[in-house]
Amino acid sequence: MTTTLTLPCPAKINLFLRITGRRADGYHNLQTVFQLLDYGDTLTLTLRDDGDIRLENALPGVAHDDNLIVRAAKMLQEKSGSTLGATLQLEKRLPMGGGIGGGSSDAATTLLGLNHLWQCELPLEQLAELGATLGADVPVFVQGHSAWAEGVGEQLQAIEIPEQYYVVLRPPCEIATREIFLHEQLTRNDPPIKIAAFLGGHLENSCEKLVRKLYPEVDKALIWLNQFASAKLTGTGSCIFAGFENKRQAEQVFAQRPEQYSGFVAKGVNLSPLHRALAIV
Ligand SMILES: C[C@@](CO)(OP(=O)(O)O)[C@H](O)COP(=O)(O)OP(=O)(O)OC[C@H]1O[C@@H](n2ccc(N)nc2=O)[C@H](O)[C@@H]1O
Ligand SMILES: Nc1ncnc2c1ncn2[C@@H]1O[C@H](COP(=O)(O)OP(=O)(O)O)[C@@H](O)[C@H]1O
Repeated sequence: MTTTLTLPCPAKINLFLRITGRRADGYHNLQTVFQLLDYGDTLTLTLRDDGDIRLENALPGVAHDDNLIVRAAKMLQEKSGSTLGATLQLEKRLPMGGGIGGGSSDAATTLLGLNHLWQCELPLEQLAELGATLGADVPVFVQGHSAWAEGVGEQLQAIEIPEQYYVVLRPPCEIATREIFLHEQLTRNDPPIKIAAFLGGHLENSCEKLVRKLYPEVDKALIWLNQFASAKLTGTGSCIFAGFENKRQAEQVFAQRPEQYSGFVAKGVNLSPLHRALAIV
């Protein structure tokens, strides 16, 4: 019986983001394409038979019980009725509040990893539904495929995207998703498009104009990266990205970045590294 698993928690970028309306509960309807990346956090999950859920490394500013990893584990325990517990160790690489889905991906890896360790055998669809209550980005990480998404991001259609290398830069600021969605100047009436428009053309992120205005650091970083390739904001920011045909080109651009930008180079992948590791295809 497996008692320990070490699994990836990949990042995502939004290749574009349109906001097509606002629901009665205040959430926004979106159209986006989630591109999964081969770079992210790493989570080690070890079985405990005393039922405790213990995350060993705290994240700055996040209380133990508020961490999405702990919340996901407790939720699965409750839904599955399992009496088992887990010790969790997180190696955090993804910047927080960057629009690259780190917290959501950590939660998805927790759900899939514990589903396996505890032998709950819940199907991916049910784990995605559970995950959606933790964060709008959790379902795509549970389903494990780059996808066209609608609704609040839970209506997913797996798609194949030509694999490119991305430079992802993190300007020196953190942006709360909530702040952008609550802002009165956010564009909320993008006409809905069909998937063919994405496959055939160049689409924008509807949060970008507002984020550039509110966060001049993001504006500056976009101007810098745009010298090399078309650069965009991911999610509600603060990270930005640009795609390149090969790894060498991406690494050359990344190496020239001004020192105030952290970030990474990653390959866009259609199948999640998590699903590859668990051999769920
Ligand atoms: C818009 C995206 C695109 O990937 O942005 P990023 O967070 O990745 O930047 C995500 O769907 C975000 O997902 P996530 O970060 O999990 O958001 P949540 O925690 O569910 O929501 C945070 C807050 O943002 C607002 N919110 C979020 C998603 C949405 N479709 N409409 C909203 O209005 C709500 O006010 C909510 O309270
Ligand atoms: N495991 C986790 N990793 C990152 N953030 C977490 C985690 N658990 C809770 N959070 C909270 O969720 C917020 C959003 O985190 P994150 O997913 O990194 O950003 P984004 O939604 O912009 O991609 C963080 O600022 C933090 O307060």
